[in-house]
Formats: sequence, structure tokens, C-alpha cells
Amino acid sequence: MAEKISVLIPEEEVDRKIEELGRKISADYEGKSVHLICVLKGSIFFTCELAKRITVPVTLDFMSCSSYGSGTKSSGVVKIVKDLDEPLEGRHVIVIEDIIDSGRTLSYLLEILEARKPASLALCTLLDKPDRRVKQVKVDYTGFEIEDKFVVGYGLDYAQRYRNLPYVGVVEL
Ligand SMILES: O=P(O)(O)OC[C@H]1O[C@H](OP(=O)(O)OP(=O)(O)O)[C@H](O)[C@@H]1O
Ligand code: HPA
Ligand SMILES: [Mg+2]
Repeated sequence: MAEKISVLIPEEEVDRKIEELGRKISADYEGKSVHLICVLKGSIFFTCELAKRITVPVTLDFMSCSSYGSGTKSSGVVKIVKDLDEPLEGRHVIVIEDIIDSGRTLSYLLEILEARKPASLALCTLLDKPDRRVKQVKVDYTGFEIEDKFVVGYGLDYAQRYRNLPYVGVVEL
């Protein structure tokens, strides 16, 4: 069944914000290299677009975590489905997320990654939904703060659909 999707953040606004984040990160890491961790599947589109806007040397790795299954509520249990290919020791790592909602995924992930002794560890998210936080996480770069609505598009899914929408939309459930 197709849900009704309304536009929350139009494509041009998302593009502009990603450009701005890319400029900020490039300035903050001047003279260094950054190692971007894309948290699959949701952050795939954001990671690709952001990486293109960063002007310092970039390397990429991928990790897959899952807690939402096919619904709109977190199961509360975060699973690592695929781990990173490379060690983090001595690297300037930036974890890239599409959204921080309850904060469970990120707080779990950051603890695991911190133990791998990166030179630095930062967090960049396209969307932040602070009203739903149950685990506090310190976010270094945020695209947009949004209200408590289930969003899709730009990598975000509802039952695995709508990830490819070029804008951020709200599902009318
Ligand atoms: O702050 P939280 O409440 O933990 O929610 C945020 C996480 O949930 C989503 O991933 P999901 O587990 O649905 O996997 P997906 O990226 O493959 O869709 C999203 O991409 C974030 O990683
Ligand atoms: O609002 C959301 N939409 C899609 N996936 C999500 N995972 C956490 N929050 C969301
Ligand atoms: Mg999801």
C-alpha cells in the first residue's frame, strides 16, 4: 500500500545544508584526513553527497546496524549486521548518520568505536529529532532539527521503501 508523503525539507534545502556542512568539516579538519563511517543503510545518500563536498582527503568505511525492523518504532535492541573493514586507531573518524531519534543506535555505536582508539571521533547527522531522545549523544554537526514525526527520503525508510526520495518527507500514517 502506498502512503501519502508530504514534503518536509525540499531537495534544494537539503543540498544547500550538505554543502554548508561540507565546508564546515573541511575547515575544522584543515591539514588532516577524515575517515567517514557510513551507518548503513540510512546514511548512504547523505554520506555520498557530504563526502563530495569535503575538500580534505577522505576515506570511507561502512557499518550496518539495525533496530527499527519494518515499523516506525525502535525495537530497543541494536544489532551490528556488518562491521567495519578497517581499524580506526590513530584516524580522525566522523560517524555519518541520517537521523538521531531515540539515540540508542548512536550511543551503542560510539561506545564500540571509541574503544578502537581513533585519534578523534565526531558525529555528523542530517536530521536530529531531540524530542524522542532516551539516550543522550553529543552531536558535532547537525543538518536540521525536526519535530517528532516519522520521516522518510534521503536514505530514510518506512518498511524499506522511500529511501530514494530526493527530499525529506513525512509519512501520513
Ligand atoms: O536514534 P535511534 O532511535 O536509534 O534511530 C536512528 C537510527 O535508526 C535508523 O536505522 P535503522 O535501524 O532503521 O536501520 P536502516 O538505517 O537500515 O534503516 C536510522 O538510520 C538511524 O541509524
Ligand atoms: O523518523 C524516522 N524515519 C525513518 N527511520 C527512522 N529511524 C529512526 N527514526 C526514523
Ligand atoms: Mg530504518
